[in-house]
Amino acid sequence: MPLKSITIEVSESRETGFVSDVLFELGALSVSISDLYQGTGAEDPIYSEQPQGTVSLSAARGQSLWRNARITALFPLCFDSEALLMTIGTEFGLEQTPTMRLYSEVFDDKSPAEWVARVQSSFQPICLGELTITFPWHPREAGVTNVVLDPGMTFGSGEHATTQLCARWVMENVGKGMEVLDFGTGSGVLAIVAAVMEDVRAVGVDLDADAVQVARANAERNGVADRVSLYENEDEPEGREYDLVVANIMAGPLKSLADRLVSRLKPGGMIGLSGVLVGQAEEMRAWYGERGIWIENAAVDCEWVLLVGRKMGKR
Ligand SMILES: C[S@@+](CC[C@H](N)C(=O)[O-])C[C@H]1O[C@@H](n2cnc3c(N)ncnc32)[C@H](O)[C@@H]1O
Repeated sequence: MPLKSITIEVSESRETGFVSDVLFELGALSVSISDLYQGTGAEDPIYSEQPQGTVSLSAARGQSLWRNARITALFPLCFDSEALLMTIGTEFGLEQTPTMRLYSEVFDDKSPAEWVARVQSSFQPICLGELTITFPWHPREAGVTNVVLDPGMTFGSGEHATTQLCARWVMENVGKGMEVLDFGTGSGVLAIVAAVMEDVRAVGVDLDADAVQVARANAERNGVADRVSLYENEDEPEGREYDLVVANIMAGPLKSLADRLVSRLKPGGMIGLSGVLVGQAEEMRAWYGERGIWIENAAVDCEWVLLVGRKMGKR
């Protein structure tokens, strides 16, 4: 089917989820979001979404993780670009949003499969020192451990700053025989990074059933399915304690999940909390402090923080 794309660039994180919802409601076949935060201008898609029934225009406000984003939506060629651009402009009150730029491009004879190939080709291997995250369509990198990920529709391609902060922390702190919990596992990336680095067992948990499926496929793809167990939230085994807990979820869920996460940590065990903005770090430190976690370190990448804490008490 011939397609046309509509691209919107925004520079305020609160806008991206809303823009994506509007595009689906207007009939977009797919929406991909690229993080432009690094200021490179390079096309770095983080994930693609497909329409999933009715979405609320207001529900996604404020939920985006990206600050400077390029959002590209594909529409059938027969859609009127002018009308679409006008509707999008009206939905956003574009006059009051000078941070947003709109343009449209027609892909004659481009099929959805070609679009997928185009998006995939823009993913680059992610080098994290001794470990590289690659994608199934890339050749393996020589001389390093390769984690091969197909993120599908989930978050966790490895491109986001928070994923990289967490992945590096996991790599530096995981040791032989450890047990790791990756809460909010998405593509399974952090659980898999743990399981391939050392002889460890990892558990990944996500509220999204699709993410759990994708993460299982990724664990198999990396030959660690026997050491990585994946569960939806309600199926997570209770009563287990871990040496290392990592949760890259965002501040709101991290607060509401705090008691659960802390209860999963062995005394003396370490927790890595990310998806936290610099401005939210102090509140998070206090929140977890009240629950017996001593925040002893923090790593920052752009506006994102990884807080590293230790559960008080002897091992
Ligand atoms: C930002 S992504 C992180 C994915 C991956 N761990 C990474 O670092 O790239 C957050 C993930 O947490 C999941 N999530 C959000 N809230 C959750 C909750 N309350 N319980 C479990 N998973 C949750 C989402 O479905 C999503 O897959």
